[in-house]
This record gives sequence, C-alpha cells and structure tokens, in this order.
Amino acid sequence: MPATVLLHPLIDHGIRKGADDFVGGTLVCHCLDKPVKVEIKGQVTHNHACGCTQCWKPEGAIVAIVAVAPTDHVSVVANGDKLAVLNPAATILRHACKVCGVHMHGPVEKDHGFRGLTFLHTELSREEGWQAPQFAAFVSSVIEGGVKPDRMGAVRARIRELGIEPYDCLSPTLMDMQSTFAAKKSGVLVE
Ligand SMILES: N[C@@H](CCC(=O)N[C@@H](CS)C(=O)NCC(=O)O)C(=O)O
Ligand SMILES: [Zn+2]
Ligand SMILES: [Zn+2]
Repeated sequence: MPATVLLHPLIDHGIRKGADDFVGGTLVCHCLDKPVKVEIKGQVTHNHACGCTQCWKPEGAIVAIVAVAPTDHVSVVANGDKLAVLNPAATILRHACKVCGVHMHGPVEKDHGFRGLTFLHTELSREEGWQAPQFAAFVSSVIEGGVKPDRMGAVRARIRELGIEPYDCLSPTLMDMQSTFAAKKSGVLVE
C-alpha cells in the first residue's frame, strides 16, 4: 500500500476554518533568544499551500502555507535587525531570520500585479482564526523539492481530499490579477 501523503502539519489532519471576526496577530520566528516578531493587522487573504522551492516550510513539509496581507497592515515589531532579504531580485522580497531561517514577511515592491501585498506564513502566530488555506499552488514544483514524479497522483488526490483544488501555478483569481495588470500596462486593456 502506498504511504500516506503528508503535506504540511497545519493541514494534514484536515483544514480548520478561519474566523470571520478575526482581528490579526503576531508572527514569531523560531529563535528562543530574541525572536523576530511581525504584527499583522486584520485577516489575511488568498491563504494557500505552495509547492514551490522558494517559500519557507517547516522541516519535513512538502508544501508551504502562505497568505497575503496589504503591506501597510504588516509591521516588524521586534528584533528586525535579524532579518535579511534572501533574493533582492525576486518578486517576493522574502525577509528571513538570519539565525533560524524562518521567512517572516515577503513584500512585493516592484511594478507587478501583487505590488502592495506582503506574503506571510500564519502558522508562525499563536492566534487562531486566520483564513483557512483556499487552494494549492505550484503543486508540480514539489518534484523540484524532492517528491518523486510518480507520487504526483497521490499528492493531488490528497489535496482534493482535503477540500481544496491543486493548481500548477496560482489560483485563477491570482493569475487573472497578474494578467489584468500586464494587459493594462501594455495598453491592451483600457479601463
Ligand atoms: N518551480 C519553481 C517555482 C518558483 C515560483 O515561481 N514560485 C512562485 C510561488 S511563491 C512565485 O510567485 N515566486 C515569485 C518569487 O519567488 O518571488 C520553484 O519551485 O522554485
Ligand atoms: Zn529566528
Ligand atoms: Zn511559493
């Protein structure tokens, strides 16, 4: 019998619903000494599982859980001197703790459909009520992270069993956002 597919500890036992009246919380890195803290005002949106190799995931997980919030709702409130941008050329400027490696916030600052949004991992907070993951993105990319190609049927089946849809890029809504931005920029789409 094939082994059970474990995706990420936050969803492996089922996806928990978020709370409609959720007011936000504080993300804390894994350092015991002087942890980096990032405060998020209000709820996140587009929370999802991401199979890409760039997003931070806990040890053993094959997908990350990542959401977005407006960048002006996100503030580093403690030990920000421990943060460094992993790849300044990337769309998502992933600020990671230099000591424990956890990615604390990833603003999009360049001219892009996601400009003004920050990517973040709600599992770093103790507060409960964050939006539940809504879909799985970049699922095929788990192969680049070490999953054998012949496991992909089982990986996608498990994602569907959890009640979310697997996509090999982003969700239709997020892909439409990017293409709308590009079409306006090129002049194809006039408002
Ligand atoms: N197949 C690549 C995909 C990387 C990728 O495109 N990641 C997506 C989802 S997070 C993205 O939007 N990346 C933009 C960025 O990393 O700045 C990998 O797994 O490394
Ligand atoms: Zn840390
Ligand atoms: Zn990703």
